[in-house]
Amino acid sequence: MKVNYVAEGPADGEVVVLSGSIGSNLSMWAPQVAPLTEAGYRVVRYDQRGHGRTPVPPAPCSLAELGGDVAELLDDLDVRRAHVVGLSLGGMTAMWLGINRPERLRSLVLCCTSAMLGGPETWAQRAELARSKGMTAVADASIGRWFTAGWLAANPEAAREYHHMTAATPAEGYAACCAAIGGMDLVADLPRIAAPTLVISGADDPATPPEGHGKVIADAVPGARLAIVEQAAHLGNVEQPKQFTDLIVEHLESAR
Ligand SMILES: O=C(O)CC1=CCC(=O)O1
Repeated sequence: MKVNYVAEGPADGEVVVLSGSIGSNLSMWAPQVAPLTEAGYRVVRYDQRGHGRTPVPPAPCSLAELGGDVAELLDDLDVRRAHVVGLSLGGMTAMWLGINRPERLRSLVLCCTSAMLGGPETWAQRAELARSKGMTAVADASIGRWFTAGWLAANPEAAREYHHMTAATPAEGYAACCAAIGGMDLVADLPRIAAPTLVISGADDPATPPEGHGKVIADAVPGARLAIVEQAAHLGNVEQPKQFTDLIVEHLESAR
């Protein structure tokens, strides 16, 4: 599927693809754009299937389809190899690429993500919530996983914007991506990832806590490093933008 994307930064810079979480759109990466483009990278952020301005797929989708969308985007941009930075569902998409399309990668940064998250029943229930109660109900539940209580209290306007981001996501688009997460189990394939890999976890992330998720990935991917960022819940790149961005830039530079 052709995804909606925005490309910024020097046309001759190494390409960094930013792949987002379920219930988000490409604006979730706003804190990273200026630092990455100023560091000389061509930043390509996109909306996952059924999110933002990317069309809603006709049926539940798979991680292979989400990963295939990135490969197709790289083809369309005439980019052979890119750094891929993904958060949550975006990190799962990035791992799929690392396992199945290694020739397209320069490096991986896997933020607040998991190689196996809950299983089919959990995500079928989430899809059912989206369909039966609507996306405002999904946003009401997600916002407390995305950000710590302290950040929400200190940033009420931004909190409303992120709540709106999820509430405005089409229910069928969200449900389609729930199926991709429910059908995912990448654990056994992690040792096949050869790209230089940085894993970043939020110390306060209730959705993908470092212990059962980021650490599992970093332990299994050859040569991977784990960084745990304090005072960050699930959307750690927003809650602790400087720490996340500094870690990302440092990793991209080390992979040059
Ligand atoms: O449950 C959430 O909202 C957190 C999450 C899990 C996968 C993802 O992309 O976001």
